[in-house]
Amino acid sequence: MRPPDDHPPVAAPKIGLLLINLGTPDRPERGAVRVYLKQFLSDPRVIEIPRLVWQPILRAIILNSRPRKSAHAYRQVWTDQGSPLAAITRRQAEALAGSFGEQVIVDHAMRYGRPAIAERIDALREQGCDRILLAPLYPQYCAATTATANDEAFRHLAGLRWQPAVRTLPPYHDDPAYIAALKAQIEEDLAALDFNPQAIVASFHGMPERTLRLGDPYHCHCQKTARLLGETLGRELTVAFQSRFGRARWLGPATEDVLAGLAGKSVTRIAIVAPGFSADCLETLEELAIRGRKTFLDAGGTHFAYLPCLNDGVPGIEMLRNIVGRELEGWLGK
Ligand SMILES: C=CC1=C(C)c2cc3[nH]c(cc4nc(cc5[nH]c(cc1n2)c(C)c5CCC(=O)O)C(CCC(=O)O)=C4C)c(C)c3C=C
Ligand SMILES: [Fe+2]
Ligand SMILES: [Fe+2]
Repeated sequence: MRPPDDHPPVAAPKIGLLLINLGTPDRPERGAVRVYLKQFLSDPRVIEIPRLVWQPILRAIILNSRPRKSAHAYRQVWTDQGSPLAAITRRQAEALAGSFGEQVIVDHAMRYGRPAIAERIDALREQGCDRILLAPLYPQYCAATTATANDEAFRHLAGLRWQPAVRTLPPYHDDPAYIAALKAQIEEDLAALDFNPQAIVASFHGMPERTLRLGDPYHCHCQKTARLLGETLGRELTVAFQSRFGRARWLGPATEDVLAGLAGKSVTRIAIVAPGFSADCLETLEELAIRGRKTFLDAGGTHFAYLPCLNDGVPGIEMLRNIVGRELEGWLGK
């Protein structure tokens, strides 16, 4: 039977790969940072305080003071291509394009700000993707990052008549390909230094400590990454947690305390890495590379090196090809 003449066109089926990262303001200005922070800090996966209690605090206090301070920090790391996180995530998607043949369309989205997850899912659907792999680029699972990215995608899918089949990229904190990529990148960066660090600090984004007791595996994932990375590098890493927010107790030790403490113990030459961030961003370039350096040198350190994230470097892109390729198995060639 012939389809009716007004039947919508049916595109050849494709597979979508959607890289997802956290998101970043459009501009390093107070207004744009306020819009971004309002969306980010209104997410109940990020701030686990009852809405009725949190929203007045957010609107009356946080959004009146933090955007100015954060905009100043963003200005120090902003590039010609925009926010480092946005530029690097875009380049990661560009580097992966074509890696899995013509059948796979690679795109990227941000959980907060732009490009929005819903918009990019629609764009993939319009290009004929009836299968989509959602790939939140967080090696260590955390409800505040991995789960909320997937939630946002599923919320949008809930409104679609014709949903694509969907897979989500599992955490890869202990994946041999990830550990090997970190090792390759770190060894290359260490070899380029003009000093020999006595200690390597592995700094992960912090989380409220209660999330560990509530069953979030994030802390254990970070510890396992650091252990495996230390084993493969042949030297123990000093684990620390950065970016504390608010008054609650956070996972420790805090990176700034570790940096000052090492200098106080006559460790004068250090390197610091941030294995939990798949792309350099405000938290690595400003908090670690600028403020962390100052903390360490002010406390008596003499040599400090911030080693960049995997970003769109060869080891990082090879690793993404590897782990994404594995998740696409059974879909490719269909
Ligand atoms: C309670 C607040 C926050 C939690 C929980 C949190 C978890 C968390 N965040 C990342 C990764 C990133 N966070 C970034 C920025 C950022 N994070 C918070 C707060 C929490 N994060 C704020 C308020 C900000 C904005 C900047 C500021 O005002 O300080 C970024 C960088 C974004 C950028 O634009 O460059 C990343 C990346 C992880 C991995 C995580 C939990 C594991
Ligand atoms: Fe954060
Ligand atoms: Fe743990």
